[in-house]
Amino acid sequence: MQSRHLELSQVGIDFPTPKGPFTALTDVNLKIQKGEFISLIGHSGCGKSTVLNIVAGLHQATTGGVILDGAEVKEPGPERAVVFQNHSLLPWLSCYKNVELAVKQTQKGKSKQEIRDWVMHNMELVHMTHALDKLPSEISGGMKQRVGIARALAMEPKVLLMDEPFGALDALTRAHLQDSLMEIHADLGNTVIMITHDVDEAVLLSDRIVMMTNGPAATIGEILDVKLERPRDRLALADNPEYNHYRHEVLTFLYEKQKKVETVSGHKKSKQSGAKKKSDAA
Ligand SMILES: Nc1ncnc2c1ncn2[C@@H]1O[C@H](COP(=O)(O)OP(=O)(O)OP(=O)(O)O)[C@@H](O)[C@H]1O
Repeated sequence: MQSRHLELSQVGIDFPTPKGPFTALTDVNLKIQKGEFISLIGHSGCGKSTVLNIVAGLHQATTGGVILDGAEVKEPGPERAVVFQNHSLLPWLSCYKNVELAVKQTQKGKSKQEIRDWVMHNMELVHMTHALDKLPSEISGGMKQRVGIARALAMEPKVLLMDEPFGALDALTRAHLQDSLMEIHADLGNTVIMITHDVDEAVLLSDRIVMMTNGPAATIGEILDVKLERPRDRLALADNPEYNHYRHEVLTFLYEKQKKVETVSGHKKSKQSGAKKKSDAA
């Protein structure tokens, strides 16, 4: 197994707060191979975004660190593109111009024609060439996410970091985008780290699911290898016992092993998960 592409070693972070330092993460260790698709899952507030932000270079770890292809991550860089839940397109620029700007900023040697071709190629990947001249306000939420993904891909990042990229979308749009993402990942082979609250999404898309313990001082609890063959078809998988086994493993981790613990008046109190179907979302 290659182990030197992306490595998080002993990552921990303390945030300063008025009541003193708050330890959000401790001892997070993870080795990711080139081209792997990793999902991060865990209860709300456990520290998933903090892990992603440390890999993005937006937060500095208090202990340990992140190495990407032999270089320590110290700040944001174009080799680690981030896609957030709510698109962050510039509202005054057309879809085309939003992607073009990222290309111009990150790939300075390209001629005008090369820039145009590259923008078009990435818009084609996400099936958005029909809306090149539209402003973000003129397209749907799913389309905005597609353009956000095109913009991230156009930077040719080594690592694509996605923080609940489909969290704000309806189920059908979400399914379409998951399928697009699987196709793009198969074509390009980028390393992907994606945060999700959706157990089905994690199993469908991932090579490995990294399950985090509850905070404070959250860390990696378990890692599940998802060995389902690719390409994956959501309909065929619905009745696949292996798929349901993986799903069950994640649900067991979240709702049995990591029952949400709340502090009430200073006393820790275990919250029962219940058998609701909504429990499939962490
Ligand atoms: N800048 C900060 N200062 C203080 N505490 C912070 C800061 N950023 C995050 N935290 C705390 O760190 C913990 C982890 O937060 P984080 O946003 O990473 O969780 P998460 O798992 O991504 O949550 P969610 O699933 O709800 O988005 C939380 O308790 C949060 O309140």
